[in-house]
Amino acid sequence: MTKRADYISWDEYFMGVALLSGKRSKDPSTQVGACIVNQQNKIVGVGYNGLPIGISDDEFPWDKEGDFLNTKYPYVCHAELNAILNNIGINLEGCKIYTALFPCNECSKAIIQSGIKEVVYLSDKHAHKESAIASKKMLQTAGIALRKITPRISEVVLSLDEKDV
Ligand SMILES: O=c1[nH]c(=O)n([C@H]2C[C@H](O)[C@@H](COP(=O)(O)O)O2)cc1CO
Ligand SMILES: [Zn+2]
Repeated sequence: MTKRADYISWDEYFMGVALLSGKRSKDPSTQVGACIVNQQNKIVGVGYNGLPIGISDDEFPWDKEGDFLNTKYPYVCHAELNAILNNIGINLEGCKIYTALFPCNECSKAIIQSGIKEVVYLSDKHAHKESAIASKKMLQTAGIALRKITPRISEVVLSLDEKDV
Protein backbone atom coordinates (compact mmCIF):
# COMPACT_ATOMS: atom_id res chain seq x y z
CA MET A 1 0.00 0.00 0.00
CA THR A 2 1.23 3.49 -0.74
CA LYS A 3 0.83 6.27 1.75
CA ARG A 4 -2.14 8.63 1.62
CA ALA A 5 -1.62 11.65 -0.63
CA ASP A 6 -4.48 13.80 0.65
CA TYR A 7 -3.21 14.35 4.19
CA ILE A 8 -3.27 17.95 5.45
CA SER A 9 -0.10 20.07 5.59
CA TRP A 10 1.37 21.42 8.84
CA ASP A 11 -0.05 24.87 8.03
CA GLU A 12 -3.51 23.42 7.35
CA TYR A 13 -3.32 21.33 10.52
CA PHE A 14 -2.37 24.22 12.83
CA MET A 15 -4.77 26.66 11.19
CA GLY A 16 -7.44 23.96 11.47
CA VAL A 17 -6.76 23.68 15.22
CA ALA A 18 -7.02 27.48 15.49
CA LEU A 19 -10.37 27.47 13.64
CA LEU A 20 -11.69 24.53 15.69
CA SER A 21 -10.78 26.44 18.88
CA GLY A 22 -12.79 29.39 17.59
CA LYS A 23 -15.88 27.14 17.59
CA ARG A 24 -15.81 27.38 21.41
CA SER A 25 -16.37 31.14 21.30
CA LYS A 26 -19.71 32.51 22.57
CA ASP A 27 -19.29 35.75 20.60
CA PRO A 28 -22.36 35.83 18.31
CA SER A 29 -20.61 37.97 15.68
CA THR A 30 -16.98 36.94 15.45
CA GLN A 31 -15.36 33.66 16.48
CA VAL A 32 -11.57 33.73 16.41
CA GLY A 33 -9.14 30.95 17.31
CA ALA A 34 -5.37 30.83 17.73
CA CYS A 35 -2.81 28.06 18.03
CA ILE A 36 0.82 28.41 19.16
CA VAL A 37 3.39 25.93 17.86
CA ASN A 38 7.00 25.45 18.95
CA GLN A 39 10.04 24.80 16.77
CA GLN A 40 9.41 21.02 16.88
CA ASN A 41 5.88 21.51 15.44
CA LYS A 42 4.32 20.72 18.81
CA ILE A 43 1.19 22.62 19.86
CA VAL A 44 1.93 24.53 23.07
CA GLY A 45 -1.11 26.80 23.40
CA VAL A 46 -4.59 27.34 22.01
CA GLY A 47 -7.23 29.98 22.63
CA TYR A 48 -10.40 31.63 21.41
CA ASN A 49 -12.10 34.93 22.10
CA GLY A 50 -14.01 34.76 25.35
CA LEU A 51 -14.54 36.33 28.72
CA PRO A 52 -11.87 35.96 31.41
CA ILE A 53 -12.14 33.01 33.82
CA GLY A 54 -14.94 33.47 36.37
CA ILE A 55 -16.82 36.07 34.33
CA SER A 56 -20.19 34.76 33.24
CA ASP A 57 -20.93 34.51 29.51
CA ASP A 58 -24.58 34.94 30.39
CA GLU A 59 -24.29 38.04 32.57
CA PHE A 60 -21.88 40.10 30.50
CA PRO A 61 -22.88 41.71 27.20
CA TRP A 62 -22.06 40.48 23.70
CA ASP A 63 -23.29 43.68 22.04
CA LYS A 64 -21.18 45.56 19.54
CA GLU A 65 -22.96 48.88 19.89
CA GLY A 66 -24.23 51.18 22.61
CA ASP A 67 -22.64 52.47 25.80
CA PHE A 68 -19.04 51.13 25.89
CA LEU A 69 -19.58 49.44 29.26
CA ASN A 70 -22.59 47.60 27.84
CA THR A 71 -20.63 46.17 24.90
CA LYS A 72 -18.30 43.16 24.78
CA TYR A 73 -15.21 45.25 23.98
CA PRO A 74 -13.94 46.10 27.50
CA TYR A 75 -14.37 42.50 28.70
CA VAL A 76 -13.51 40.03 25.93
CA CYS A 77 -10.06 38.43 25.89
CA HIS A 78 -8.83 37.95 22.33
CA ALA A 79 -7.95 34.52 20.96
CA GLU A 80 -4.25 35.33 20.53
CA LEU A 81 -3.85 36.66 24.08
CA ASN A 82 -5.73 33.63 25.45
CA ALA A 83 -3.45 31.26 23.51
CA ILE A 84 -0.39 32.99 25.00
CA LEU A 85 -1.79 32.99 28.54
CA ASN A 86 -3.11 29.41 28.26
CA ASN A 87 0.20 27.96 27.05
CA ILE A 88 1.40 24.72 28.61
CA GLY A 89 3.85 26.54 30.84
CA ILE A 90 6.84 27.03 28.59
CA ASN A 91 8.89 29.91 27.28
CA LEU A 92 7.36 30.87 23.91
CA GLU A 93 10.66 32.19 22.49
CA GLY A 94 10.91 31.18 18.81
CA CYS A 95 7.33 29.86 18.56
CA LYS A 96 4.80 30.62 15.78
CA ILE A 97 1.21 31.70 16.31
CA TYR A 98 -1.53 30.64 13.88
CA THR A 99 -4.55 32.90 13.98
CA ALA A 100 -7.56 33.16 11.70
CA LEU A 101 -7.58 36.97 11.88
CA PHE A 102 -4.50 39.21 11.75
CA PRO A 103 -3.83 40.16 15.41
CA CYS A 104 -4.84 43.55 16.79
CA ASN A 105 -2.32 45.96 18.32
CA GLU A 106 -2.99 44.81 21.90
CA CYS A 107 -2.40 41.14 21.05
CA SER A 108 0.66 42.10 19.02
CA LYS A 109 2.25 43.65 22.10
CA ALA A 110 1.76 40.35 23.94
CA ILE A 111 3.04 38.37 20.92
CA ILE A 112 6.23 40.44 20.80
CA GLN A 113 6.79 40.29 24.57
CA SER A 114 6.28 36.53 24.65
CA GLY A 115 9.10 35.89 22.16
CA ILE A 116 6.88 34.52 19.37
CA LYS A 117 8.73 35.04 16.08
CA GLU A 118 6.13 34.36 13.38
CA VAL A 119 2.46 35.24 12.86
CA VAL A 120 0.60 33.03 10.38
CA TYR A 121 -2.89 34.22 9.42
CA LEU A 122 -5.77 33.59 7.03
CA SER A 123 -7.54 36.94 6.88
CA ASP A 124 -6.46 40.54 7.19
CA LYS A 125 -9.93 41.96 6.68
CA HIS A 126 -9.37 44.81 9.17
CA ALA A 127 -6.12 45.95 7.46
CA HIS A 128 -7.51 49.45 6.89
CA LYS A 129 -8.21 50.04 10.60
CA GLU A 130 -5.79 52.06 12.73
CA SER A 131 -5.39 49.19 15.20
CA ALA A 132 -4.25 46.88 12.39
CA ILE A 133 -1.87 49.51 10.99
CA ALA A 134 -0.33 50.03 14.47
CA SER A 135 -0.17 46.28 14.94
CA LYS A 136 1.70 45.68 11.67
CA LYS A 137 4.09 48.55 12.37
CA MET A 138 5.00 47.08 15.78
CA LEU A 139 5.34 43.49 14.55
CA GLN A 140 7.49 44.48 11.57
CA THR A 141 9.71 46.75 13.67
CA ALA A 142 10.16 43.95 16.21
CA GLY A 143 11.30 41.60 13.40
CA ILE A 144 8.35 39.20 13.62
CA ALA A 145 7.71 37.33 10.34
CA LEU A 146 4.17 37.82 8.99
CA ARG A 147 2.81 35.12 6.69
CA LYS A 148 -0.62 35.02 5.08
CA ILE A 149 -1.48 31.49 4.03
CA THR A 150 -3.67 30.40 1.16
CA PRO A 151 -4.52 26.76 1.92
CA ARG A 152 -4.79 24.28 -0.97
CA ILE A 153 -8.08 23.09 0.47
CA SER A 154 -11.04 25.33 1.27
CA GLU A 155 -12.46 23.28 4.14
CA VAL A 156 -11.80 20.39 6.52
CA VAL A 157 -14.90 18.37 7.33
CA LEU A 158 -15.01 16.45 10.61
CA SER A 159 -17.71 13.93 11.32
CA LEU A 160 -18.54 13.11 14.94
CA ASP A 161 -20.83 10.29 13.85
CA GLU A 162 -19.52 6.98 15.25
CA LYS A 163 -20.27 5.20 11.99
CA ASP A 164 -17.68 7.40 10.26
CA VAL A 165 -14.91 6.57 12.71
O1 LIG B 1 -7.47 39.37 16.25
C1 LIG B 1 -8.56 39.34 16.85
N1 LIG B 1 -8.78 38.38 17.80
C2 LIG B 1 -9.95 38.27 18.47
O2 LIG B 1 -10.11 37.37 19.30
N2 LIG B 1 -10.94 39.18 18.17
C3 LIG B 1 -12.23 39.04 18.83
C4 LIG B 1 -12.62 40.08 19.83
C5 LIG B 1 -14.12 40.17 19.68
O3 LIG B 1 -14.76 39.12 20.41
C6 LIG B 1 -14.31 39.91 18.18
C7 LIG B 1 -14.25 41.17 17.31
O4 LIG B 1 -15.39 41.93 17.45
P1 LIG B 1 -16.29 42.39 16.21
O5 LIG B 1 -17.42 41.43 16.20
O6 LIG B 1 -16.64 43.77 16.57
O7 LIG B 1 -15.48 42.32 14.95
O8 LIG B 1 -13.25 39.09 17.81
C8 LIG B 1 -10.77 40.16 17.26
C9 LIG B 1 -9.60 40.29 16.59
C10 LIG B 1 -9.44 41.38 15.59
O9 LIG B 1 -8.20 41.64 15.22
ZN1 LIG C 1 -6.33 41.20 19.81
